[in-house]
Amino acid sequence: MNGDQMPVYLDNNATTRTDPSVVQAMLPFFTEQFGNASSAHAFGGEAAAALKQARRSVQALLGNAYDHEIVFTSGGTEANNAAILSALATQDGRDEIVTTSVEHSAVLALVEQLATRGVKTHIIPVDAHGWLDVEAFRCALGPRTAIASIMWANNETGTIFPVEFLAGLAREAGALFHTDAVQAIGKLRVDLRDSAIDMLSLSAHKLHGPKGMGALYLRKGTKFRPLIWGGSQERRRRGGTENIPGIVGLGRAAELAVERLEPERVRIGALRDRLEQGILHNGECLALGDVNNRLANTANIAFDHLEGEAVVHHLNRAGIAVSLGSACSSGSMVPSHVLRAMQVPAWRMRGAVRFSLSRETTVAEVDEVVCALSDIVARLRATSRESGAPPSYASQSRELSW
Ligand SMILES: Cc1ncc(COP(=O)(O)O)c(C=O)c1O
Ligand code: FES
Repeated sequence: MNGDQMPVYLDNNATTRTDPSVVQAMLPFFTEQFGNASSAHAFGGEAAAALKQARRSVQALLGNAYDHEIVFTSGGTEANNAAILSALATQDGRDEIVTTSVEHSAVLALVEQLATRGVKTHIIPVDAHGWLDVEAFRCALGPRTAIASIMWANNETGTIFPVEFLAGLAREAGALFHTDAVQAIGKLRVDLRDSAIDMLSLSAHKLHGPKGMGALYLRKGTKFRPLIWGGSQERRRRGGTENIPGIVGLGRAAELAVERLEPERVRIGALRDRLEQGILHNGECLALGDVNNRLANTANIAFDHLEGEAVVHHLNRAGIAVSLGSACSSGSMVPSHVLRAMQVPAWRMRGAVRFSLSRETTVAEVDEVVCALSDIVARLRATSRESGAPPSYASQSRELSW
């Protein structure tokens, strides 16, 4: 990091900073109010009351769902697993899954695993903008479909899928509809009251809440088979003593999201556009995904002839945190399955970097990133040209002379 400069965090699709007021709300539940919500004494009563309050806050975030429609989980991954496995176990005579090629690994890895056990899976492709092939989705639905699981917004490109419409198609086919809304919740207004969505996954750490905490929305009347068997917590839908501090943290994060979503969406969108235009202004780069239909906080930019890894590395040295494609696959050097599904050519994919903003991002930070990046990109390009060698991470990650 440069001297006394404050770090800039633009990797909010990987995780967000826990809001200080969320931390404050959680703290007493580690100390004085440490009770088990199932206990009959006063300590238990306090925990049970906090649990109820947090559930109400999550309901409000989903457009006033009913309280028994929310099942607290250990995060988005567990909620996705619970939804899909439950549908396969409860939908009599239906044993097929429909999903997309750009889901998070929290869906795709499970679906791949199920495929090895003989479950028929239909993986719907996307086009070059990341837009779903709706006709292929419609055709894949049939009398054997147990569940369609389609993400609301993509973590790498921010592309938004028309889940309400797709849920309607699934319902017509008699299948359950689940959406991984981990990236959408807190960024898009969601109202499930008149929707055909049967199940929805959310994760607290993507909306300034704690990690290891999430929820599954389960429409009233939807048959459910638990993933985690144990005690009678969560109306017997998720065994195990409730993580009261985490649940309280999610509840507070949900309240903040409801308050701040609308004004922040506009402000963040303007900042993202300022960032993107500032970067694109230097030329030889391209914004990936459907730029007219994406989350307001996300920009995925491919730098021609550069290694994304090198750009991320040099930005990190300048105190700026961004990521290469998805945080899940960065480090593994495996090309992003999302960009591959969008048929982004391999040479372009190598230069892709994801910038994701949050309500904490400021104009000064965005301007600092644009400035640092134009320097880094110019120097990396000059180095590549001098060496005449094809770009590689090894050559581009060396010290740049400043
Ligand atoms: C779209 C999407 N789904 C699921 C997850 C997993 O959520 P969690 O980290 O809470 O398990 C993530 C985050 O990594 C995500 O971006
Ligand atoms: S964006 Fe999730 S850990 Fe990957």
